[in-house]
Amino acid sequence: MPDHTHTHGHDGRHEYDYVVIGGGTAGSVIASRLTENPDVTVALVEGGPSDVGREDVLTLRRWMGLLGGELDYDYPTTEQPRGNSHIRHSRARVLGGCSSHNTLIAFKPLPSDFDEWEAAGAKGWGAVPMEAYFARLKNNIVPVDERDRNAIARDFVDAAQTALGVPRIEGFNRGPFTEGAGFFDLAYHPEGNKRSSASVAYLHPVMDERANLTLLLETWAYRLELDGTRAEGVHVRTKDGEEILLRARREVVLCAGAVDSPRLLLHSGIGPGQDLERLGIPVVHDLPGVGENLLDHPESVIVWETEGPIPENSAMDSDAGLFVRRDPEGPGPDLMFHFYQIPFTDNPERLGYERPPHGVSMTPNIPKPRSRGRLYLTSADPSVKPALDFRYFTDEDDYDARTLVDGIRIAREIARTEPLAGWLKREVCPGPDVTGDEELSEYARKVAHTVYHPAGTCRMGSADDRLAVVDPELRIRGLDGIRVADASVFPTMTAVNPMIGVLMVGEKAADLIGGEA
Ligand SMILES: Cc1cc2nc3c(=O)[nH]c(=O)nc-3n(C[C@H](O)[C@H](O)[C@H](O)COP(=O)(O)OP(=O)(O)OC[C@H]3O[C@@H](n4cnc5c(N)ncnc54)[C@H](O)[C@@H]3O)c2cc1C
Repeated sequence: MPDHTHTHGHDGRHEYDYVVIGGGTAGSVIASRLTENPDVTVALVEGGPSDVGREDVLTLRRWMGLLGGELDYDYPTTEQPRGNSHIRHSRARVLGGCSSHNTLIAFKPLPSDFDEWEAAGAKGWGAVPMEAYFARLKNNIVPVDERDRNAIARDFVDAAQTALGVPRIEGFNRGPFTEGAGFFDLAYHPEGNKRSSASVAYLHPVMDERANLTLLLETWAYRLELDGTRAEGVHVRTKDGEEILLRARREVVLCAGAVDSPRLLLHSGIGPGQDLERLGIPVVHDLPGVGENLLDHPESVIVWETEGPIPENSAMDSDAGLFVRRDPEGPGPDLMFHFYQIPFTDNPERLGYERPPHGVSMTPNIPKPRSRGRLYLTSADPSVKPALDFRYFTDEDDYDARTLVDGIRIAREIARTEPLAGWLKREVCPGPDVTGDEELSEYARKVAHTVYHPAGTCRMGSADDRLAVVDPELRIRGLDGIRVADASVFPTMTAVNPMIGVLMVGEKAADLIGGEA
């Protein structure tokens, strides 16, 4: 691979047309698309190393081995009085970002998700215009391959269908759905179980060839450079500790994800003025919404011991799932389950439960959670991790907690139904004696985990929305020459897993930027 890391402008300055901060899920798409035009130069700043040749990253089924390791920023949450304070938010530090260590479950957001964005002020982001961006995606999105379909996961799908009367879905992206059970679509190459991440699909084919694309790996962006209201570039620290200013002739595109995009803005003096002043950070632009609207998909877990070991084959150990619509008037599903072919007891163990030698789990989650959290700084030192207060289970009507209680009850119905029932020896946690609403809620919240979907912290919205951070063209309100494009711009949470939505944000951002240029 040629060394891309020391390309300077012809006058010796580090100057490019575009500086993209974060070579993750959205950033990979944008850098790749912008450099299709050979006259455009792009610097892509990525905090982590390349994923090229790294089997630990590129092999999908090894995803769990990456959690908490050297490629994980591993963000803690603040104390969660109503939930689980021990959750660690994994965020990838490697080219491709979270698409290089996630499970690559691939759902086009539902029409109701995009229409909700449009209604929330994201003009032009409705389901109909967004369709074109799904069609453009370069990732290999395919249903879980036959060889990876584990017998117990097949039986889960059958049992869910029988117990609940929901349809079986073969190809969740073929059309909109409100309920159904089936194997997921994944962004992977079944042959060899290889990822089709944002970096594999968008950067690997071009990164050695495009002279106009400069990759700065293991390079950390710590402060934006502004001249008045115009973003001029970004200050970065390279792997060797060198501090340089990368200048953007046209635009800075911030793609550091739902945690690190607001974090960088706050450290650059862009955010709620009073908070910044309190920390001694000079306020450059008072923008109260930065870090607000922290969204996630919380989930709980119910675990069974199986009669014996289950077959080995799988794409990534959570290949099938279920969507339920409890509210028949609702626009889409309001309860989702992943089915794990492993006993996922990490959180229950803290309450004294034991991990069975072999088992399975169902993880009910809340597609449209109502609790809203907040990300904020606790120090002016850019190396201190920001505080993530998800305020899990704090919504007024207790909708979020009730959803998980419903989830546990529905999971038990499925477990009682053949052909799944015959596999299961006993319910390990919460255990068959835990049946009342209060007890179930307490259990569900204390073992709650995250589906790892933080979003919304630089939300897109209309001009009269005080807490909107970017406009529908993704430009930071009140500034020039800078956009945000990643999961942080989601106005609301998608009912489905968000990665494809993030890739589509990347495609649309490239379109908006290219169109303007
Ligand atoms: C374990 C796990 C499993 C998941 N499973 C799924 C799934 O199956 N399906 C699904 O739809 N979604 C899944 N998700 C969520 C999905 O992966 C994310 O929502 C999505 O990838 C986020 O994309 P992004 O572009 O916003 O951020 P990221 O992909 O996180 O990209 C941000 C990039 O910016 C870099 N960066 C950050 N700050 C700086 C800085 N200051 N300087 C330089 N570089 C910086 C990071 O290194 C990273 O590469 C999962 C997430 C995790 C963590």
